[in-house]
Amino acid sequence: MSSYAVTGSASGIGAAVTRRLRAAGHAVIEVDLHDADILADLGTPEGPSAAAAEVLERSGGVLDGAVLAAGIGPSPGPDRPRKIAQINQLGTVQLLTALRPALAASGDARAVVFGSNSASVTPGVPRRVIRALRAGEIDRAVRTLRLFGPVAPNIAYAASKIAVTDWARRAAVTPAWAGAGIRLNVLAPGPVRTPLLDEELANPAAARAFRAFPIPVGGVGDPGHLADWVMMMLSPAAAFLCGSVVVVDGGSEAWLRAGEWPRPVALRQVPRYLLRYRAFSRSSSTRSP
Ligand SMILES: NC(=O)c1ccc[n+]([C@@H]2O[C@H](COP(=O)([O-])OP(=O)(O)OC[C@H]3O[C@@H](n4cnc5c(N)ncnc54)[C@H](O)[C@@H]3O)[C@@H](O)[C@H]2O)c1
Repeated sequence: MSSYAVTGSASGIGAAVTRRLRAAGHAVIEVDLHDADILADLGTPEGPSAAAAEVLERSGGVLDGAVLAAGIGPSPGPDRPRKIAQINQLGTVQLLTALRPALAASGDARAVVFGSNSASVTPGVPRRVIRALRAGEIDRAVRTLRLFGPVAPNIAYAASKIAVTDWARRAAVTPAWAGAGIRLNVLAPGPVRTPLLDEELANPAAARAFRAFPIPVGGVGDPGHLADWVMMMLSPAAAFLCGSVVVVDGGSEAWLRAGEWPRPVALRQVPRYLLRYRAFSRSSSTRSP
């Protein structure tokens, strides 16, 4: 029996993951605003550290995995961009960082952070917002987001997912994570039928935009589909998965972004790339593993 912490366990994908883990005989410590072992608001400055302290106590300081599924969507609402950034990015990073020693204590642990395909398919997310979020300067990010008027929550949502994905990829490859036997990866769902999506589509403008959104497989996902991928990312099969973004979205991202990955270069740019490659090879040969 292994021991896991799951945030956002009361609903949608987090609830489906919790059910899968319990059915497989594992111990799960649930963290959510409601209906959970640990009640915590991960969108407040003190919420993540208080929740982490309780998880550490209940787990005895050793965790085999953590699934960070708590999040809110881009629905309209007062101060929504700030809440989106606080919960989806800052709260997630703070909680997972505080749980790192318990994951390291297991010696072979997994962490799954929830991104979104919104991070790669939303046009017009300003670099200035991402930089501010990365630096933890929410006020600065929110000031810029105000320029976007009614779509500010959408831009904030994409920005929060870009920032949390960026953090996870950078952290995943460091000695503190990869070197401590923790495989940290990002799951990036497309539209999945959960209360988060229902709330978003209750907004007529969002529902209109959604009707034009391509989902090549023909419909939205089910929380169980995503839970299956989380189970894979928690399994021994993920021993060689590190800092990856696993996009599970029915083909939307491929439809919108095909041809952009890997980014091809024009022939005249090759000399510049050779120079960079040589510099990279030199620096990697002096870098410790
Ligand atoms: N459903 C989708 O279409 C979709 C698409 C892409 C990414 N995602 C991401 O998947 C994850 C799971 O979303 P879901 O669709 O299952 O949503 P959901 O609304 O069904 O579940 C989210 C859970 O997070 C909890 N939560 C929200 N704010 C919290 C807070 N401040 N503190 C603690 N818990 C809080 C909620 O109470 C809820 O139980 C989220 O990170 C979401 O951004 C969802």
